[in-house]
Amino acid sequence: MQDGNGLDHLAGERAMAQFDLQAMKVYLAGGQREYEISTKMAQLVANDPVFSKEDRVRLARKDLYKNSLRKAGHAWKTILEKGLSEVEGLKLRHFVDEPTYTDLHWGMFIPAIKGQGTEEQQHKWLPLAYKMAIIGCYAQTELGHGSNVQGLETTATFDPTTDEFIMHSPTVTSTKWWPGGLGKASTHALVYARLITDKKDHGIHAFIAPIRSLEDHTPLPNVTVGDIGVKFGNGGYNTMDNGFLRFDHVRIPRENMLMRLATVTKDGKYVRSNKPRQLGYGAMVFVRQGIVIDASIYLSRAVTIAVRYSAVRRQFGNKDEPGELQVIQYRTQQSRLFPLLATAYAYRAVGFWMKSLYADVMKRLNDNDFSTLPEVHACTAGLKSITTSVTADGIEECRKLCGGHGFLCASGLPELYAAYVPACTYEGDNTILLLQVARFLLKTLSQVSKVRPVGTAAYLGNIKQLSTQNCKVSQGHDWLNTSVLLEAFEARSARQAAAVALRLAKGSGSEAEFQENTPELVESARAHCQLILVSKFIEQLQTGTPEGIRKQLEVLCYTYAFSQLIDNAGDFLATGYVTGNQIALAKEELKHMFDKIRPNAVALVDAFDHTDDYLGSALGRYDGDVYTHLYKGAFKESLNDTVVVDGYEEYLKPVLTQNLWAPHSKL
Ligand SMILES: CCCCCCCCCC/C=C\CCCC(=O)SCCNC(=O)CCNC(=O)[C@H](O)C(C)(C)COP(=O)(O)OP(=O)(O)OC[C@H]1O[C@@H](n2cnc3c(N)ncnc32)[C@H](O)[C@@H]1OP(=O)(O)O
Ligand SMILES: Cc1cc2nc3c(=O)[nH]c(=O)nc-3n(C[C@H](O)[C@H](O)[C@H](O)COP(=O)(O)OP(=O)(O)OC[C@H]3O[C@@H](n4cnc5c(N)ncnc54)[C@H](O)[C@@H]3O)c2cc1C
Repeated sequence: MQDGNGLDHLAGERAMAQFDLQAMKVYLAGGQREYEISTKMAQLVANDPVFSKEDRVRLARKDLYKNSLRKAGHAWKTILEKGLSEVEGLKLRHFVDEPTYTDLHWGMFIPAIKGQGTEEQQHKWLPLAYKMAIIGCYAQTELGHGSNVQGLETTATFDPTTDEFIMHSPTVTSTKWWPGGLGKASTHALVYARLITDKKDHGIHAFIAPIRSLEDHTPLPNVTVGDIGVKFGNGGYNTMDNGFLRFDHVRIPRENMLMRLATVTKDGKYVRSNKPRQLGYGAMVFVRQGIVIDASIYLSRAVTIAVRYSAVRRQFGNKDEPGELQVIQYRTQQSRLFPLLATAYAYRAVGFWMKSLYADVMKRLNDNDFSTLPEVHACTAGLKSITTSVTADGIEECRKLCGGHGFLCASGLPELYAAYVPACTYEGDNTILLLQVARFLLKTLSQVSKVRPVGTAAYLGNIKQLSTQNCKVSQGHDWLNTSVLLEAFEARSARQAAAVALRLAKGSGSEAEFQENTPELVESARAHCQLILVSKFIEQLQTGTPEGIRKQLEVLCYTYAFSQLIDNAGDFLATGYVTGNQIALAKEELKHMFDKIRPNAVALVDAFDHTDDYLGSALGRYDGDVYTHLYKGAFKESLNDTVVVDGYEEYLKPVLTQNLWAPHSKL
């Protein structure tokens, strides 16, 4: 989408492209229909002044939040007035590009009711939620516990005499703390609390608790609720009202406990269904799978800015070429930037696969087939962890790749980072999630002689072969073979998992020993996830990629795989599967890939199809007219509202005019 002012400083770059740009745009959007919806919704948002992002980083919190409420309300009105479909509505909110209460309402409150509510409960609550007659949030985390869900302290005690639950926050640490949308917007909270019947604690269950009046939005009696305070960065995640919540013996009807997985009868009997209790974590799995595509989108925004700017920016020169060199010509710039470009493509491909994995497990769950749940949990947890960590670091790297100007909010990168970095923590701390993957790997290995592993763990079935055979690469081009690459990632992951499993098996089985080995367990989980990412990127390429883009995708796929191999060379070498020389050969191949990316780099980021409005970056503008817009932008700075700064009379003038003798001055 070209929406610049007609001048195209990057036209020369675009003329070099060697692939079908339009086909790539459609591929990245996930298909022709998705592409058309995306284009339409992006333009709708860009052309509506209510959605303007201008000045967001300069607004005080109260104004920022009010403006965010205004945008969310306007988005909902637009969806209704234009009769947009659910997919179109989702896209529209995506392009509004501001974390807000509706993310949690649609992304967690509704999915949790769908996953954990009985049909009757769904009929009661979903119509209200769909028309936004109620606004819901997901209130799980407390001041004292986030990762350890079993450690939550809020109680829901059943009172058979009134057929009600009494919701209570017994300690300071039991205060719900962090839920998005809770602070100021929500009328209802999906509260995770310990279910107690007849003095017996049945563990954590989900309850729908009304928290604010539907008449005047005031907190209901005995409910204490508010916003937890300003968060990291300007703008960023501060548009969200992450909240606190305390109950003082608040009564809710028995039917407000979500009862698909367990019921409490009128006379107070607790009855568990035969479904696994982990289905209670379903809303988290849903969001974790979606986070992979989201990571690709965030990373692609940072990479678009850094690639376009690197093609515009010139520094130094050399005696072989006239003028100064574009910084994108420097190998060091390429070696930091192009792997991130390839990563954004990899995450897109893997994100598409995650969607199909999720759809498959949902279908199975409906048929009461829970067999793939552990693998899906490991996959969603692990890929959420890796992709968010890499993306957060990648955005920061792109900021550095833009030199000094990257540090200006006008680059769009500081705000992008501030909005994204909490993804490493929310929906599961990234280390905690990798430890879940490690537990899955240990369990799979312990059963490998009896149960053949399937899906993403299938390679562990070949553990013997993978542990004995070594890499056969003897020349650089031997690496240009996806089977060779896959085997390297499989062998490294299998060997790392087997090594730590063996060490644990030789020990006493104590918790202390397990703790001692957690760094290695996390490394082995990371290796497993990197294998999934590489293998699924390859698999996606091999299934019906259009001719006009296949070659470029192959180059990106090799770039991604080689950079992963080289960045983790220590692990590959330590397992003994590859030699130092083989790593050196991969490094040379990676440089060849950079040469292939270079003429296509700008077109490859154009293919993400981010509008200037969505990017919000003077450095990443489509037309490359960076300097004019940086300069113009400075005049919007509030300090420049007056030529002589406010404060001059009180604070600057006295300094300049007192003419006091400075005793320490040597002048
Ligand atoms: C299109 C989609 C949109 C997406 C777009 C993104 C936009 C998102 C916008 C929203 C933005 C922010 C939202 C943020 C919301 C939140 O943060 S909500 C709170 C999230 N909190 C967490 O993630 C807490 C992390 N902790 C846990 O998940 C668990 O407590 C933990 C797994 C660490 C441990 O659980 P325990 O119950 O204590 O379990 P264990 O005893 O360790 O394990 C028991 C077995 O259960 C298996 N397990 C665990 N989790 C799951 C699961 N989710 N599914 C299936 N199975 C699970 C575990 O592996 C054990 O199995 P085993 O017995 O070993 O076989
Ligand atoms: C922006 C944002 C939005 C959020 N939105 C919501 C929401 O809508 N609803 C909601 O319920 N929650 C929400 N949360 C809370 C979030 O889900 C939790 O903060 C997250 O799950 C991490 O838990 P914690 O804060 O308890 O971290 P902790 O577990 O206290 O982590 C602190 C450190 O300890 C380490 N650690 C902890 N346990 C172990 C262990 N066993 N082994 C090794 N290391 C360990 C962690 O790796 C981490 O380094 C949000 C959080 C943020 C930042």
